[in-house]
Amino acid sequence: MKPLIHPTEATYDYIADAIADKGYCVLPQLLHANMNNALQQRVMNLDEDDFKRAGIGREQDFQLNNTVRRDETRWLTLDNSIDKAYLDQMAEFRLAMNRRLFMGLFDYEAHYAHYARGAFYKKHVDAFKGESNRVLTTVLYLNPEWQEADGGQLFIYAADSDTVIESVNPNFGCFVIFLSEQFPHEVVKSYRDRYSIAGWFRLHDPLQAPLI
Ligand SMILES: O=C(O)CCC(=O)C(=O)O
Ligand SMILES: [Fe+2]
Repeated sequence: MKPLIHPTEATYDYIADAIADKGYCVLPQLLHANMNNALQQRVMNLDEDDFKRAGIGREQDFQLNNTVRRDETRWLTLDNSIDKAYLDQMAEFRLAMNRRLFMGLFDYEAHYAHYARGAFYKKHVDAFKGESNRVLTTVLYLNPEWQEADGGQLFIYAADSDTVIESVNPNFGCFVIFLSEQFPHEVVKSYRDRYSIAGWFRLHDPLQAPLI
């Protein structure tokens, strides 16, 4: 089946079925073109200073490690109207998945990522069983006219193996979703500036301070 232009109920059905069946889904397009364009303008207009070199591990454990990843990131926040439009869209997505899959997804965090020429992110998982509340990873790509030779593909590996089951070009508007604990993945070296939004749906963390 070839879905979609903008997430309809049928689109959410298709995604939920794919997640239930195989644990991931690659969609050539998900959002309305206007939204993709606005997000692309926004990420291109961010200053180099707005981005931070991404680290490994969470929060305080922010050791930079050139051998593992070379991307730069910036969190989306509700006080920017374009960020908010995307976060609102993902809030709808979250509820749509909860209704279909009973996943109990509680919230969503997302950052813009810039991979400069030569940047990569070696094979990793986004969440370790029992150690993180990240359950579902999303990536939206914002690169018009990407060519195979530009590199920067996302490789998704079969769980616990070196077999690449999916190679995704970071084409404009393409959206990828996968179970965070299950799929090791990698961004191969990019030969062009590469822009995306990576995000994570999370379970409620009872150790986190309550929102008052
Ligand atoms: O940009 C991508 O294709 C994946 C990024 C990623 O794996 C991450 O940020 O954890
Ligand atoms: Fe990742």
